[in-house]
Amino acid sequence: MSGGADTTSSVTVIDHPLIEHKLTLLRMATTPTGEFRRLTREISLLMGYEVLRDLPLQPVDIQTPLEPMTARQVSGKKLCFISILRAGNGILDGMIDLVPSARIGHVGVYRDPASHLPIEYYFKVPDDVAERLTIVVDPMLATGHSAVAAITRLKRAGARGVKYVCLIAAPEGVAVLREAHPDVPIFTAAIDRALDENAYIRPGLGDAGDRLFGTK
Ligand SMILES: O=P(O)(O)OC[C@H]1O[C@H](OP(=O)(O)OP(=O)(O)O)[C@H](O)[C@@H]1O
Ligand SMILES: O=c1cc[nH]c(=O)[nH]1
Ligand SMILES: [Mg+2]
Repeated sequence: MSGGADTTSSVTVIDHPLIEHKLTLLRMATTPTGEFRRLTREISLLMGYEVLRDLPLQPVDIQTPLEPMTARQVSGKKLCFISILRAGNGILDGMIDLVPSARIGHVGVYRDPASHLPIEYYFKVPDDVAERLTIVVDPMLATGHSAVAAITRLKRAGARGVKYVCLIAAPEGVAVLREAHPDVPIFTAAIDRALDENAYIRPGLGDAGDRLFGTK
């Protein structure tokens, strides 16, 4: 893929050299928790720049030191970030750095270790989610079932303009998400080789939640 973003389908691999460099550090087994969190936030910020490229602007009358003008600014009221807990919170931090006034929602989903199927345990999103551009964030798209379940639930709550952002995707997860929600563009920093027998992404980075929060 050449520089910038390849948008030939609804899957965009954001392949900027800084993102790839930081992702390499993130993948390393020796990267400690604090550094892992910091890198996740930095990568998210860089990815957000591309993901939010078509964010609507609204006019605002301002005064420069020399004269009045009508400039344009982002309205945080039009945007909603949804974190798929827990690991999504690592990406959320970077996105909030970019748009501090955005509204935030949380969908709690974890993978059952045996079946790998998603179990929902929490759901709280802005009442007016239907009127917002909704950016769903989660570092890992493995089987794709967590993302599909979260987005299905969001649509049931009214969400319409949904985008999905992850750091690493498995080809299997991309296929499952595209099949279930063809209207949802996927943004990722990398598409890895495949899933292993435990439905972990290979080569991947391990368990994103455990590495972000130091729980193992
Ligand atoms: O595509 P899938 O096969 O559904 O797997 C991806 C999910 O697995 C991880 O969450 P996990 O279940 O480990 O929960 P956690 O964030 O609380 O650690 C990850 O953050 C995704 O939500
Ligand atoms: O590789 C994987 C797959 C699911 N969840 C993770 O955190 N990592
Ligand atoms: Mg986990």
